[in-house]
Amino acid sequence: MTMTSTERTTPERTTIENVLRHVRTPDGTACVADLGRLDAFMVRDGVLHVAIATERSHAQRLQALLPELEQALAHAVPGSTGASVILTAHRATPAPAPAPAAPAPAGGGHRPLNLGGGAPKTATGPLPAGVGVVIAVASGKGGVGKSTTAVNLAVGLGLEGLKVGLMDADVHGPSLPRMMGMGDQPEVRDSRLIPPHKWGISAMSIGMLVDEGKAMIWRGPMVMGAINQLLGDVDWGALDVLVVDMPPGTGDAQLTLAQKTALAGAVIVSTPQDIALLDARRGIAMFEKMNVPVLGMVENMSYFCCPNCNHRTELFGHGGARAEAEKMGVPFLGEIPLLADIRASADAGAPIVIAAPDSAAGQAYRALAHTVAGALRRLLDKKSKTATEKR
Ligand SMILES: Nc1ncnc2c1ncn2[C@@H]1O[C@H](COP(=O)(O)OP(=O)(O)OP(=O)(O)O)[C@@H](O)[C@H]1O
Repeated sequence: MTMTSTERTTPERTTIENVLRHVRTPDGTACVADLGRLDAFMVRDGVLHVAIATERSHAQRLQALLPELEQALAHAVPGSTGASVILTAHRATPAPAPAPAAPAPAGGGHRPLNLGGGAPKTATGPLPAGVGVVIAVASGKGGVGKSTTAVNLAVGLGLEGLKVGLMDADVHGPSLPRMMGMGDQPEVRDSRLIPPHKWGISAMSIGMLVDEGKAMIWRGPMVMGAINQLLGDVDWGALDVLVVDMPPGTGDAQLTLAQKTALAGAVIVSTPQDIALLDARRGIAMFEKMNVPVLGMVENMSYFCCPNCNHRTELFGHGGARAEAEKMGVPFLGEIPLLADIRASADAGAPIVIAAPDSAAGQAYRALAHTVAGALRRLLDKKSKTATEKR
């Protein structure tokens, strides 16, 4: 696999940029290079993946050129026999930022990560217009049930009476379309994506925009381009809360995303095993270093209840997350059982809070949503009081 970023000039970059200069609009007045800039590229499994950064005003014209561009790029660099191009549209002007905890850096630039102590350590970045607060659902490691929790929590918050959006930032494994049963492409209005509505909430995932397999292999700048697009180009409308399903882990993508989204809080999901808890601890430390309050920890796959005899088995041990939460001084938000119905309903596209609200699992997620809704209402109240005082 070859990969390059914006800064480095390589023979491949020069070749690709030449192709961008040759593919032109039907009226011949502009070429791709006039309308956008090569952001990143990589070759994997014989496919050249290219990200082009553009202004939103040019996105539609560029979109129309993509088939021709992909054809022209197919054999452009050694090892490629096909090409796939995505556009990462940037805002012409920064979005209005309704009072994040600290002002965004001048010029809307990238605030350097500050994790080593010293000066300001606050999650900043523009809050999507109309959104009250943004919270993250995160886990230190993959496969612990973070997305399942994010989906059931978001729909549960909707059932609590809040206006909710759910953004799937798990670019490498976007599972939201499947778990929410959403196959539709989002509507585009005035060059902005309108998130589809289902189960009482608005939801948006990179999985609705590109083939799931393609997103899985993106790295670095392409991932950030996709996330920027989800943050900047989606018209969420008026929301009390936007729940972000974070990518698993505590690497650069997570840090940058946490920093870009002006997070008001984070819910950490873990299974009870020591190894998952160790990663969860890293996740908590990451948010704390950025002054993002940890709303609490959820223990998923906490215990198994036999559907036939009701016998309870603690497959992975039990209570580890509660003990860890106590040790780290963060609230413990609840236990979710390991149940085949949770997976089955997620696979069928109807979260268990909808499919079986009165089941043990449905009740566990409703209790979680109730607790988080309480914390969010307090945050929203505080925010509106501060806004009133400022007037
Ligand atoms: N409590 C549960 N009981 C039974 N199955 C569960 C439970 N929680 C999650 N699962 C199942 O485990 C699998 C992984 O869950 P999920 O995709 O939510 O994890 P994740 O942490 O988001 O994973 P990734 O890091 O890969 O995105 C899915 O098939 C899901 O249906």
